[in-house]
Amino acid sequence: MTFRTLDDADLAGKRVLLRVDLNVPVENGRVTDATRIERILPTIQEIVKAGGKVILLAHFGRPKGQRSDKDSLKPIAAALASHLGQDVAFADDCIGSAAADAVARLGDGQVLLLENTRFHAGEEKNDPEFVKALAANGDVYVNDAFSAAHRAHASTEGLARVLPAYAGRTMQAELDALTKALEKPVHPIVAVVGGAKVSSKIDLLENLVGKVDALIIGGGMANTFLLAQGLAVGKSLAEKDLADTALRILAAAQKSNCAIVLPVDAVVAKEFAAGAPSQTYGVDAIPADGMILDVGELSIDRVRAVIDDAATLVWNGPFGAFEIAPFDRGTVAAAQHAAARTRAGKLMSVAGGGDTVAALNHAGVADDFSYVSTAGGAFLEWLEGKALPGVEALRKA
Ligand SMILES: Nc1ncnc2c1ncn2[C@@H]1O[C@H](COP(=O)(O)OP(=O)(O)OP(=O)(O)O)[C@@H](O)[C@H]1O
Ligand SMILES: O=C(O)[C@H](O)COP(=O)(O)O
Repeated sequence: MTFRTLDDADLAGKRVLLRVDLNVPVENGRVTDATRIERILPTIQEIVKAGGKVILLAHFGRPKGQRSDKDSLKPIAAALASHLGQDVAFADDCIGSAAADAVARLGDGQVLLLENTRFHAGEEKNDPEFVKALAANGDVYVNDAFSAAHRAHASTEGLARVLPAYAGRTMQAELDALTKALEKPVHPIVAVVGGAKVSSKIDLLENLVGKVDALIIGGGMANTFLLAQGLAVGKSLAEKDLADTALRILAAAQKSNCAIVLPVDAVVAKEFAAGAPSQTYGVDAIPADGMILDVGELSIDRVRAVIDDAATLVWNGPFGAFEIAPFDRGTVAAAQHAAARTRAGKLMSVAGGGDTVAALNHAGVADDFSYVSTAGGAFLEWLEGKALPGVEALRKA
């Protein structure tokens, strides 16, 4: 590990500014998915046990420097306390006297959550004055928010430049899994890239074809590739104007000896609706009034075979409109196959992305993958080969 971790930190009696990602889904004041909360518990508990004072910094939503009740972290403090089994104090500002007073009241081994860092414009600007104001409440800085590490903000990057800085355990686990998967992978390495649109994942596809042995393209984005190859895709989601981009990616893949796996058959319906009548067609025979909503059985078999040959799998994006049955079949079948290979010790599998994690949960196999990242944008940027500012700031000199 080339990053400073908690193993290198002296925590006893220290005020530890711990950056976490509490940007969790909330409906009617209740947290509906606590995965991100659960992931940060080990780091909090380790600092508590070491006798540090835990001062949590986090953002919530995108309030753009404006204070609002809607984006307050206050309800999250209660949710965190119940998962932690320990009181979590709350201060209604992350800088100034409200924060300083709450920190002064904090005993060793106690936990405090400071209000949304994005209530201050200085957060997203990584303003040195704001960094200084945050740093005033800490002796050391720990970053456990990999999923926010693609942002060069005061609490994700700036603080690491002014305080002794360490990766928390979740950050460490993410870096470890992603390094194994893409930087020092065991070949053959296979990537699955699915989801809605090529336009949101061009950089990702371009980076992957240079690194992986096979790239399986699924979801709506496969349609654009089919279209680029001269096939008709009816009313399917596809980006005509990206045909040249798709062809460029195919050419780059050929040059790098990366096999591109596209669907050979597809499940087609006339409307995007649960239970819509559907039929499977070869990709050279998609009806003009039809919409491709999933991959067909032959394609699923090919995907299984490619996964069988892999030692490493990285996955972002579903194979079809998995939220509506029966168009979840391809995604569920591929996920279950990858999970079974992983359980058998034959595959190292890493998945990430908001919808991807939802799809793996839907398939009932999220716990069977070697690692499931809670990151959306940060996971994609890592796969794109971009340096993440929050991670770079933690590297050992
Ligand atoms: N053939 C298709 N036609 C239309 N939509 C599709 C098709 N295949 C997949 N999708 C949609 O793509 C969406 C997921 O794509 P997205 O690229 O957002 O995935 P992700 O990267 O895992 O998620 P996130 O962007 O939240 O991190 C799903 O809502 C799914 O319904
Ligand atoms: O939810 C996320 O992916 C992270 O918390 C980052 O949030 P952001 O996209 O608003 O920076």
